[in-house]
Amino acid sequence: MEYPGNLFVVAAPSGAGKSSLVKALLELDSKLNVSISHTSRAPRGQEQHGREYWFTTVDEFRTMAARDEFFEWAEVHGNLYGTSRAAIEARMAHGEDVVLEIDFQGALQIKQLFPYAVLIFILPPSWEELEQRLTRRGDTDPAVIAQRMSNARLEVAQAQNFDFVVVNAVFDTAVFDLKSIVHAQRLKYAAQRRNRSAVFRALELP
Ligand SMILES: Nc1nc2c(ncn2[C@@H]2O[C@H](COP(=O)(O)OP(=O)(O)O)[C@@H](O)[C@H]2O)c(=O)[nH]1
Ligand SMILES: Nc1ncnc2c1ncn2[C@@H]1O[C@H](COP(=O)(O)OP(=O)(O)O)[C@@H](O)[C@H]1O
Repeated sequence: MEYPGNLFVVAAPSGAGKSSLVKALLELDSKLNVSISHTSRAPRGQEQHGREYWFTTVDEFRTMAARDEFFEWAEVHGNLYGTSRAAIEARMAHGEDVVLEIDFQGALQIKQLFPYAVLIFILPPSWEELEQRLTRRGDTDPAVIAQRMSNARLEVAQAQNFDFVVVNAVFDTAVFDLKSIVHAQRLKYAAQRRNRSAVFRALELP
């Protein structure tokens, strides 16, 4: 499948800083749109239906999956998560740039469907720092942290299947790295289409 516009997929082990980085990237780049996923997990804290996620029951999720309403879906940490066609298809058809913040299983499914998608994997600077970030964020139940740390080892092994790896040590440096990848991809896309005005738009030149 091919649409005009760029598709970026960001994955990371839980606690590496993916949500914070994507949020910062979106604030810097008004041309990027983030996809809102569906999930069967319960809302946490201040989360709102339609803002962080579309919250569904397991049955609703499975019905959508059976109707082929997802581009990809996966089970992560015991819950179901998916990118619905409705969430991104219209935007992609209009040539907008879309970011998916999903797990590695979903990222690999997206690469199969859209080979031009740019897959970015966020790494924490160390295992110790990952554990500290998970603890600081308030996932205080040691069993939950232990489960996420053991999943993290499996997830990090998938980094080799991604196009880029960004290490989130100093936050602003990692945001800059992400911004550079987005910028470079826009230039590459414009150059491939031999479209001078698209190159200028990507460079933000008059
Ligand atoms: N495959 C897939 N994974 C998703 C989707 N949405 C979120 N995820 C992933 O599900 C995992 C759990 O997300 P979440 O419940 O928000 O917990 P957090 O990672 O601790 O913030 C993360 O790895 C997300 O990237 C989706 O639509 N598809
Ligand atoms: N570069 C960084 N240095 C220190 N703390 C960070 C950094 N990036 C993110 N954090 C913190 O780590 C925690 C996990 O970040 P979050 O964005 O929720 O991760 P994820 O979405 O990958 O699960 C949050 O408390 C966040 O403020």
